[in-house]
Amino acid sequence: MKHSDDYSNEKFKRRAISVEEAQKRVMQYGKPGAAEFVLLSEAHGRFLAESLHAPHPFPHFRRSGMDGYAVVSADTKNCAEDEIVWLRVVDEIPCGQVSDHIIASGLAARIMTGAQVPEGADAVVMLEATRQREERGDVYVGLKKKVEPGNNVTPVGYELKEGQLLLEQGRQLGAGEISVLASFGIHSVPVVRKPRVAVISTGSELLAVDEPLQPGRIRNSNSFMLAVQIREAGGEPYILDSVQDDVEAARRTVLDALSGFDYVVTSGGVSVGDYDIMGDLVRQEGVNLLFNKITMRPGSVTTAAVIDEGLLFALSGNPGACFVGCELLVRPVIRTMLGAQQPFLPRWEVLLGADYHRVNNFTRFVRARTEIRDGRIYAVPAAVDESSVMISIKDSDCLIVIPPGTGQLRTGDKIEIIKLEGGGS
Ligand SMILES: Nc1nc2c(c(=O)[nH]1)N[C@H]1C(S)=C(S)[C@@H](COP(=O)(O)OP(=O)(O)OC[C@H]3O[C@@H](n4cnc5c(N)ncnc54)[C@H](O)[C@@H]3O)O[C@H]1N2
Ligand code: MOO
Ligand SMILES: [Mg+2]
Repeated sequence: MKHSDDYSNEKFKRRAISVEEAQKRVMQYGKPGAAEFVLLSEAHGRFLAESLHAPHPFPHFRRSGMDGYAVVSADTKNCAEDEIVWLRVVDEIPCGQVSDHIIASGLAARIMTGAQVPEGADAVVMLEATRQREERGDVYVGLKKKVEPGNNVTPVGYELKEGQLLLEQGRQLGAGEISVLASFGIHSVPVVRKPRVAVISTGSELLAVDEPLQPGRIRNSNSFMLAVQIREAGGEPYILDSVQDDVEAARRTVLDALSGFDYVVTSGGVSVGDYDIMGDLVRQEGVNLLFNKITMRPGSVTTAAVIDEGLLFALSGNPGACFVGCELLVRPVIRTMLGAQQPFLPRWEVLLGADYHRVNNFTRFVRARTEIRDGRIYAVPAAVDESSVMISIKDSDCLIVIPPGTGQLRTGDKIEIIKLEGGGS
């Protein structure tokens, strides 16, 4: 095989930019997505497309907080252990029913938790604090303790007044938000359409996951890993067939995908090897290369380009670098398109859980696991975290950010982590 190893050519000369600059460049393409309506039962995890306001107060009636008796609190002002006040019980109010009695002085209504407190009553006394007696067909309730106005009565609008902000645009819908929507009868929910993201692995060595091993070949794990990361970010991943290390075949597949999906994410072939076809592809005519080198490890060769107005993320094939590239670059673009209030993963200041010696001239994102020791959060770096290592990704719930030029770090040193969101156990 003949090589023209001119290391001064474009393939080898790459201008490295910072992670922040790379994020800025790709996020320009995270245009807000269109809205669509989904059923409440399908809304979990989606992002709200518009702010919603309370169509009515909540609760919308005065609600009993106890099983007991609705009373006029003033009637109880002289109550004492040896001074039982007896009130005549005029109604029994189960949940969901409204009494047509007005509770005047001297009267009470038996009432259940969650039922509407009848007019005239301004307090509820719990069942356990009362005694009952019957006299000539009438039922009386006896009270020994003074109650204050409002006791065990939840006022109208206690949780939310009519017109108050329920949920703001860009909010991701979890259990609490879904409960709010249900309570206010919002059964068809305006959410942002999920970005559709094509995932394409490149590499002639790749086997499908159901193929038996062959010498020198490996199964394609990146496509499946990326699909999960994209789904966790809020996107809809589509795993397309892997492509061989053939630049024309890759170009056709990528162009086709760019026309049918919001974003295309590839893995592999971005370094300087003879078969690193994605590196070649983004140097072709008509491609607006956003960057092909970032001052970070892993993933220094992470590349992004715009082709026919479509955004291509060409991530490194090394699983560790592929993972980090997706979290740091693909995720915030997906989240921006979803209108998320915070497109970036949270950064925490924590303590280092073990000595760390590796020094680098690029920012290093070290896979790590958080744990609590004596009430403080530590991040313990993975024992093996080379870019080529796949196995420790599953054991990590954060990335320790080590700025360039940092010397030896010791257990207990203050460090910054990026908290990852997904994960298994
Ligand atoms: N001479 C140099 N060699 C390398 C450099 C360099 O600067 N100069 N950079 C190294 C770094 S850093 C990285 S990271 C890798 C980047 O590699 P590529 O993005 O070109 O990826 P590939 O060559 O296609 O594959 C690398 C590695 O990953 C495995 N792989 C690829 N796809 C998958 C997949 N879908 N699932 C699982 N594993 C996958 C592949 O088999 C290779 O082992 O380059 C270094 N070299
Ligand atoms: O791009 Mo490589 O992952 O820096 O090690
Ligand atoms: Mg390569």
